[in-house]
Amino acid sequence: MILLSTSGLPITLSENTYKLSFQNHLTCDSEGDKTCNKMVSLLREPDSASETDICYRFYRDICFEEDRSVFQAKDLRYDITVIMPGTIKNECKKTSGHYHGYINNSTYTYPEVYEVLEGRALYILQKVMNFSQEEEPVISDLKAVYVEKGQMIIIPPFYGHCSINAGDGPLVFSNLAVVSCPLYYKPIETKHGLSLYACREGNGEITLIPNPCYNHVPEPSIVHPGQNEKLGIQFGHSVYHAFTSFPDTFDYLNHPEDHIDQIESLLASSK
Ligand SMILES: O=P(O)(O)OC[C@H]1O[C@](O)(CO)[C@@H](O)[C@@H]1O
Repeated sequence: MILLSTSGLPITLSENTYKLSFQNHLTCDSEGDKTCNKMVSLLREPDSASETDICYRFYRDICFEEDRSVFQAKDLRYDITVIMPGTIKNECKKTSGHYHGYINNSTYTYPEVYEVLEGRALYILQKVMNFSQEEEPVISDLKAVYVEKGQMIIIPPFYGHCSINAGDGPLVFSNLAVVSCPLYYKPIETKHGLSLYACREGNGEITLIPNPCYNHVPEPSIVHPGQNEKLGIQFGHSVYHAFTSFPDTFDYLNHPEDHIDQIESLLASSK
């Protein structure tokens, strides 16, 4: 058993099954999984997906009973996702990917916080302002963000995103997300995934391959995320505890308008 100490919570990961267990009255409201065959419409080589191989498991609405009212008051939820090690054919296992919908009475869509608890993540982020229209998506920015254990990122408004296991073992990450945020999957399914596929070469290196279903894929910037204490983004500090101790810090998840520059600048540091 591996204790997910980065989370600051009593959660262990089985080294055999990669399932999570919750201790000390920490509760998880629901859990589920997605097998590789359910990913067919999102893969570079769809014919290679198995019905029994799990691609990822998700655990939703994790909290201590005494913290539930804080999450409810802010309409936020803390979830954990475990992406299995390995590839489907040679594509790294990943989540489906989606866009977030518009915030009521706002010209922005919802952001979200991700925190890597174990392993190494690669997040593909593509900015598409016309995601909700049935027309060719126009990608105005493309980022490949490598996030290590203990680090976190904010998905800025308008960025379609998927999470990829870029490490050798399982990838475990948490998200702090707005419960009532609408999710758009269709525009990504129609294009057979986001605009970049992460594939393993024979030497183990990851190569980013453009998805030919998009008309124009901009050159991606390779990004290593930055920190901002005012946004509750401090590497090595648990997001769960940051939120439950200072819930107002994360008000930008429902009202990002005044924080866009700060949010975007966290993803500006390329190497
Ligand atoms: O919804 P997708 O794209 O399959 O991604 C899965 C993960 O994304 C989240 O919805 C967070 O955005 C997690 O709760 C979930 O496990």
